[in-house]
Amino acid sequence: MKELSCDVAVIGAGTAGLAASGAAHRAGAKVLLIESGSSGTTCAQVGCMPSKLLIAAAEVAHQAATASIFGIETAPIRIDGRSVMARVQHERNRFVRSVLKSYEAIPAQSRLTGLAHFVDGQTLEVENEAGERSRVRAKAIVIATGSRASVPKTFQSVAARVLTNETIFELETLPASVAVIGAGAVGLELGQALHRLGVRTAIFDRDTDIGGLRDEGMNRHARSLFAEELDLRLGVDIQAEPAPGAADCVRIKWQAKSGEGAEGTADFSHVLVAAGRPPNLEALRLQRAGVKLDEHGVPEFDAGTLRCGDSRVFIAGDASAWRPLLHEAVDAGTIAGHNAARFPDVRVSTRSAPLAITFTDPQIAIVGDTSLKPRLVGKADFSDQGRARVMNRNRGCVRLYADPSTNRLTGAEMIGPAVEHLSHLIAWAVQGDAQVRELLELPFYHPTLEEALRSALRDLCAQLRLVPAYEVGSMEYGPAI
Ligand SMILES: Cc1cc2nc3c(=O)[nH]c(=O)nc-3n(C[C@H](O)[C@H](O)[C@H](O)COP(=O)(O)OP(=O)(O)OC[C@H]3O[C@@H](n4cnc5c(N)ncnc54)[C@H](O)[C@@H]3O)c2cc1C
Ligand SMILES: NC(=O)c1ccc[n+]([C@@H]2O[C@H](COP(=O)([O-])OP(=O)(O)OC[C@H]3O[C@@H](n4cnc5c(N)ncnc54)[C@H](O)[C@@H]3O)[C@@H](O)[C@H]2O)c1
Repeated sequence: MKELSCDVAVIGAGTAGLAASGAAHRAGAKVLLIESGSSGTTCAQVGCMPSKLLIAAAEVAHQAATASIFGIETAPIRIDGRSVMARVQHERNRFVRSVLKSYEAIPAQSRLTGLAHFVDGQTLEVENEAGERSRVRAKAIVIATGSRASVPKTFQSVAARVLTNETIFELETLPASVAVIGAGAVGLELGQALHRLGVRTAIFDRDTDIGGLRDEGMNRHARSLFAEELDLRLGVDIQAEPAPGAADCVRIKWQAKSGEGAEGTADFSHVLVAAGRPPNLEALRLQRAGVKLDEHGVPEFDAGTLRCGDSRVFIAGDASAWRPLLHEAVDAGTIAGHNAARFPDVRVSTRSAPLAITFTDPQIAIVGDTSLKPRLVGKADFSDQGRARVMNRNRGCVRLYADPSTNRLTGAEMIGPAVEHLSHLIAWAVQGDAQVRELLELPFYHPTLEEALRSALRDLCAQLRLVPAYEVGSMEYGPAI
């Protein structure tokens, strides 16, 4: 067995691992980055980028299909599934190549290929595909092993027809029909994109909340908006079996969990499982790492330092199951790598305001800590919002949350056109501890979607008696805002 030593060993060369390794290196540490697979990162290869590429194609198809609203007639739309997938893969491969380039720029002696597990809190064993083993002794270790799609046992009997985010983007053409399991971010984004690309699609979820929304009113609103377009089967128990007499089909049976109402059966060529992404921790043999595990087997850690208890182990990215998003993986990796390099001089970093966006149409965005109570809710609606109507995208609403004792903005939940942009403004305001009155005084251009934010701020300020109540239909700011 090869014996290696370093200051910081990083397990996983995904987004968090690359950030950790870079930060540790910049802090002067001798780093060893351990990767079991090809790297290329979940984001570039099977996550953010290919999903947004598929969504981009679906947006074009949708615009063409709805162009007649603007008096523009298009020839019947023909979607060429092979060309759609070819572009997704071509552009995705460019992103992957750029990631691999930065990975390969790391000196060879600072990289190790193989699957790592703990021997003790400072020692790892790494085995490559050829069965060669290395033992790595490190002053500190960063776990950055990411997450993977979980496929419930229900789908074992139809495994050959099951797709996940790891396989769907490899298809040569669009599937004929898809049962999407899960109405979280992955299921809603891909389910709507497939639907708009002409794939018969139904989206199933055992729960009735969708897209990560927490507020029941917002969930109701989102359900009714998406149900106008998509076949949504929420709050159901699902069974899957091979369709009788059709080897290449899956039969999905569903029944409302409440026992009342909807039940049904339908056949699909594929099942896309988007039922959550647990962290990749099993292979690590964490019981030897000297870290305390929570009830899900995830190491307990401090979000400001990324350190696991009082150990020499740090954790970052999806592996920690905390805010499993790209920008958080970068931040967490950077903090973990820096602290691992400085160990035991570990510093606390302030984490950014929570921000999550689901790239559906309308988009869903969640900002800040939406669980804080008591709170005031400032409301605005897109149905009669000027710019949204101009674009025929006047669906959805804004809910801004403020702390009535400080008059500060604490968060927001939104569903609406391009709320990816509004949500950034709100996240920056929440992180900057902004007062709602100050925000109302900032410039708002007309006609823009941002005017919906002003309406919600105005509503909050009126409730706080900082401005007079806003009269619906008033022309104070111009038409339809
Ligand atoms: C379909 C989809 C769409 C998404 N869209 C978005 C989006 O639009 N915006 C957004 O912010 N987030 C999005 N995400 C989430 C985002 O992709 C992840 O949060 C992010 O990629 C996680 O990065 P990571 O470094 O933690 O994990 P990864 O990039 O998965 O890296 C983990 C690495 O660890 C390696 N590894 C695992 N175990 C071991 C071991 N024992 N030994 C050695 N190596 C190991 C793996 O091979 C892998 O390379 C999406 C996710 C999916 C699935
Ligand atoms: N735009 C983005 O930023 C984006 C896009 C995709 C993914 N992501 C990240 O990836 C993470 C994982 O996404 P996800 O959508 O896979 O997970 P999720 O946890 O967000 O949603 C999974 C859904 O599946 C349902 N579910 C679980 N088991 C089920 C079963 N047996 N039958 C029916 N329904 C079941 C759950 O009720 C839940 O609604 C997200 O939390 C997010 O952080 C982000």
